[in-house]
Amino acid sequence: MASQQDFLFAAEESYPLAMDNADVRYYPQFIADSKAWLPALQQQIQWRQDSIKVYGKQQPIPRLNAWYGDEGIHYAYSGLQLQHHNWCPVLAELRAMLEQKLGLRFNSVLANYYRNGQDSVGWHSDNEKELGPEPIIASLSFGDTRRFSFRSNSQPRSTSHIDLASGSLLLMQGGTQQHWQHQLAKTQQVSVQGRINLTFRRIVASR
Ligand SMILES: O=C(O)CCC(=O)C(=O)O
Ligand SMILES: [Fe+2]
Repeated sequence: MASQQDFLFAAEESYPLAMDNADVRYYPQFIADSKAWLPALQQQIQWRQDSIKVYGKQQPIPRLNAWYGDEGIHYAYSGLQLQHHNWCPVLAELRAMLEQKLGLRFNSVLANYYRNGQDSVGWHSDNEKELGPEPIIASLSFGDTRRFSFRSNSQPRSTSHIDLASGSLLLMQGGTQQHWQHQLAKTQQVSVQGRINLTFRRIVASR
């Protein structure tokens, strides 16, 4: 497993995305040898395919996911009451490294597994009230590069795109969730090993 030195973090190795009323920063090479983490992420995370009700009908969501959080933390996502798991070693290790490098605290993570180009996540904001008024979301990517898009709430034609590479960190904070939505669209590109994304979050209010 990777050690602390595997993090290549340095402030100058990141750059901000130019988006009004948002604070989005991209670190292309946050984790060295990132693909070496894939087997542990695939095996230790308790992946499942959830279903959500769309027009009164249960539909499987087009990706696998799993939610991990500290004791006593509750979280609902898109009306889905997520099943809670205790931290597995690989997620605990990545959280500790992130916290140390960023000087921030996270008490939960939503893990997403995009098995191929047909797996996706539609337009949404991570603006659940449990995350507070200005959520801080640290999003780590492993495996296939996939395109992540933003669109402005006030000007939906104002969009911003970024290809999230393996080993990258996308840090979203400030007004990002309040003023913008994001998605990961389907793609025709051939998937090599799938993509695992971890969105570390801080839940400030527990119901
Ligand atoms: O896969 C990604 O990069 C984003 C996932 C996402 O938006 C979420 O979990 O809320
Ligand atoms: Fe999201």
